[in-house]
Amino acid sequence: MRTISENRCFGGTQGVYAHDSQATGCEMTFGLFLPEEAAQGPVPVLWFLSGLTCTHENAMVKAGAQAHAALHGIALVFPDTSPRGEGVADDEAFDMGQGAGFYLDATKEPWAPHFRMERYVTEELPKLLFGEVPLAEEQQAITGHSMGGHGALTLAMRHPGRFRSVSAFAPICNPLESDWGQRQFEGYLGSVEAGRVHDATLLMAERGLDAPLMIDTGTADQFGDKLGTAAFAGAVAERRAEATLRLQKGYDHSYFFVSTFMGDHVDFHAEALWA
Ligand SMILES: N[C@@H](CCC(=O)N[C@@H](CS)C(=O)NCC(=O)O)C(=O)O
Repeated sequence: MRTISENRCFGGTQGVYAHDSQATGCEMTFGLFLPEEAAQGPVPVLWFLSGLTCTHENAMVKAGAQAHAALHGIALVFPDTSPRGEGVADDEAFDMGQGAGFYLDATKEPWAPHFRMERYVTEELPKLLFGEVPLAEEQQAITGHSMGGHGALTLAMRHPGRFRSVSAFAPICNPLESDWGQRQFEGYLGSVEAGRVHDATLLMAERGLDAPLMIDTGTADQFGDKLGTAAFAGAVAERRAEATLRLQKGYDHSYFFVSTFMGDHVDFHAEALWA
């Protein structure tokens, strides 16, 4: 793990680090905020998965999460959204290829050699961090924005018992029925059908989620027709699952929306992480 930068931030440290990843076969960069309590021993951790076009940096500098995490003594991890580099496959569209890993392990060429973001986020990066950084493995929570909200919801349901709480900002909830999903499942996995096991609405209907859940989506979200919010809400209601689903009047898809409700989300996770 190589240090790219470290800045003092709300009494703790906001770092950026890089490492060689076996999962993705390239160098990966991530952001890590450690609150000052980490100097005394392991602290709980909230994973933040970002959306289309993002690197590790967007949420780190625009979501305003550090102030809230510092108040609760919680660490934040900001992984990148895909493998990157000259030797890594890409697509001209912003919603496919680099910057658009969709938190799954691709099985089809040309994506399969590098696009293994589920393995990276759920196996390799946790192993690295829990081995080298004072983070409490038993106190993990996950959140994310848009494609990262899809990641938070699906990874939590695909890895039951790992996260004590789950939240999302404007998540892609039903990619099987969306432009943000169909083309990607076809490309990365070979068919839209193969994406069934990565669709939050279907996972909620078939498996459910074993943790408290909170979702915020804006009523003025410019990508609202791609998110599948209603389908997911239906699956939650059908299952009678524990969830807080909020539609925030007038908010769009941007980080102005994310940062507005970040405090609520970190408070929500802190309650579960410190229970
Ligand atoms: N570039 C795309 C939009 C992509 C987009 O809105 N990405 C969101 C996540 S889905 C984001 O977080 N963008 C980076 C940022 O706002 O910093 C477009 O113009 O249609």
